[in-house]
Amino acid sequence: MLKRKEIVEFKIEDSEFGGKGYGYVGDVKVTVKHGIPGQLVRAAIKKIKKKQAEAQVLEILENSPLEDQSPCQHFGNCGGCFQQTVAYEEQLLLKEKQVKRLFEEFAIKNYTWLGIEGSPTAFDYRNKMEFSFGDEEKGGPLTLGMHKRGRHYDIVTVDACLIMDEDFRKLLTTILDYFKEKGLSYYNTRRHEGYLRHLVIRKAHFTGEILINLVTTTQSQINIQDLVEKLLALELRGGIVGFLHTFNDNLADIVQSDKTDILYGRDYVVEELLGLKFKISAFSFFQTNSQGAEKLYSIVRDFVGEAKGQVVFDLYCGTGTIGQIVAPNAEKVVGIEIIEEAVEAARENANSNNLNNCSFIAGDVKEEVKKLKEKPDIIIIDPPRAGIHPQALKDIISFDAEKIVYVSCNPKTLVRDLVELEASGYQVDKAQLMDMFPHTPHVETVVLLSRKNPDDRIEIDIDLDELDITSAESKATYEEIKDYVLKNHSMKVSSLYISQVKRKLGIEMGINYNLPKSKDVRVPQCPPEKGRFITEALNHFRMV
Ligand SMILES: C[S@@+](CC[C@H](N)C(=O)[O-])C[C@H]1O[C@@H](n2cnc3c(N)ncnc32)[C@H](O)[C@@H]1O
Repeated sequence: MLKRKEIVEFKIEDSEFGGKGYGYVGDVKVTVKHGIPGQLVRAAIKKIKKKQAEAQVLEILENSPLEDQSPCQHFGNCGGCFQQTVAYEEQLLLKEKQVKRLFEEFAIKNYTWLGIEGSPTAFDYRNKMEFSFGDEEKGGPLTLGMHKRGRHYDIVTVDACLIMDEDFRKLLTTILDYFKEKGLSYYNTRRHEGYLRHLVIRKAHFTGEILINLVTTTQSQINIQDLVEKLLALELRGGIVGFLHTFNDNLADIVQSDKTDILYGRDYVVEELLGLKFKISAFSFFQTNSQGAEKLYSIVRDFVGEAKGQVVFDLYCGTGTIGQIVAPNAEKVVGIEIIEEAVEAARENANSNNLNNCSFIAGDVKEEVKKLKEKPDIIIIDPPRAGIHPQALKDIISFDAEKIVYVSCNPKTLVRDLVELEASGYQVDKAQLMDMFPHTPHVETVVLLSRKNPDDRIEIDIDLDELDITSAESKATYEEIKDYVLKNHSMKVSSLYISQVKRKLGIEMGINYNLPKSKDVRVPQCPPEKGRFITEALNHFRMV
């Protein structure tokens, strides 16, 4: 039996979405934070529970056959990218396999899988970078860049980073040199002392407009107008349209503003996508890969299809990009977004794009969606990584829209929500991946769902007391599955839920003895988490 802190050597057999790699030591599945299939690693066990362990890689003993030299000089030191050693085509295959497997684990079936689209460019693709000030080792010179791999408090200067374009590199170097010369201190996140916090650069790829936002505390007061002049004098491919100075005295190590001064120009850039213009302010969400965004939004527009005379909801709409891209084909678009600044930009964008059939609501989807009186024909949903709030999902389902297009940056929460949607009368028609983030473990997934034909739906209400769970199925098997889930996940599951999962997986086809005796009762549906554990148990018993 493995023990905590034990050093093990094993081969990474495969990887999961998010970049986790796993392999086996005896019959224990050992997972590491980042792993490429084929690598031989030496790792220290951090946690172990039953037959599952987590470990930290100490050394890569042998590279994977998928790997080659990384073209970036910061690779391995910088925590930003983790699979630059893998050829881009192979990265795409890995991502596709990881997401496809999640769909299978959650028993999403009978849909068309359209594969993965790559980013138009694998390098120079980022239109926004958020750098931190710090040092690479205690007491070392000032650095400006990304967190060092595996060391949150150390910052690596990434002046040759290849996923951002040349202008970012020039600006970073000039700004770092300026503050080194001034001898200014960085903000120490443990002691809460110091001045320089972050540098955020946005460059609209298609218009070349650049916005720079320097984030500091108020612990020094220096005039940085000469820095602005220095930057304006640089020869860049694009053009600086604004320089902002944001003050942030909050303890949390994230970019936020107590106050923002405009030291030069304006506080936004304009990007052009698919023939429309979008104003992007300093703190609004915007896809970080503009060329990739054109491809992503084209997929969404395709999935939406013909929308003449139809009402479209664009939920979690950011600056209203998706809604406006489908608006010319629709009767009306209603967007909801929590960041007010983004909503204002969405309204302005719609105006300047001459779209008078779009309206935008500022607020939480969970609160706002239930206030909407109108019935949508099509709902587009593009939530943050956490997915859709369960209450919001219920309200979205209750609109009974004909079509739902779900855009997700986190397939783990996506499949959770898809299970709920499928249990509530929708079917997954097709799914496509779009890689917006080469060399990182992330990927976007677009899914088209349509309302099931009423003939395909069986609506029964059920009272738990009425359940006859003395099924004709093998009781031992049901009991074993229950025991497995209880032991491994401390959760009780019912025979009804096990039966539902087995049916979804196509391993229980006959009469359902777990149905209620009464025909007028609603059947409780297996919650996604329990569904996952039951599927795991079925896998464990080799029933799938
Ligand atoms: C993945 S982004 C999508 C933005 C937009 N669809 C786009 O492509 O640019 C998610 C957006 O949801 C917003 N958001 C996060 N939580 C929200 C909530 N509870 N209600 C409404 N909007 C929310 C974020 O501010 C962000 O703009």
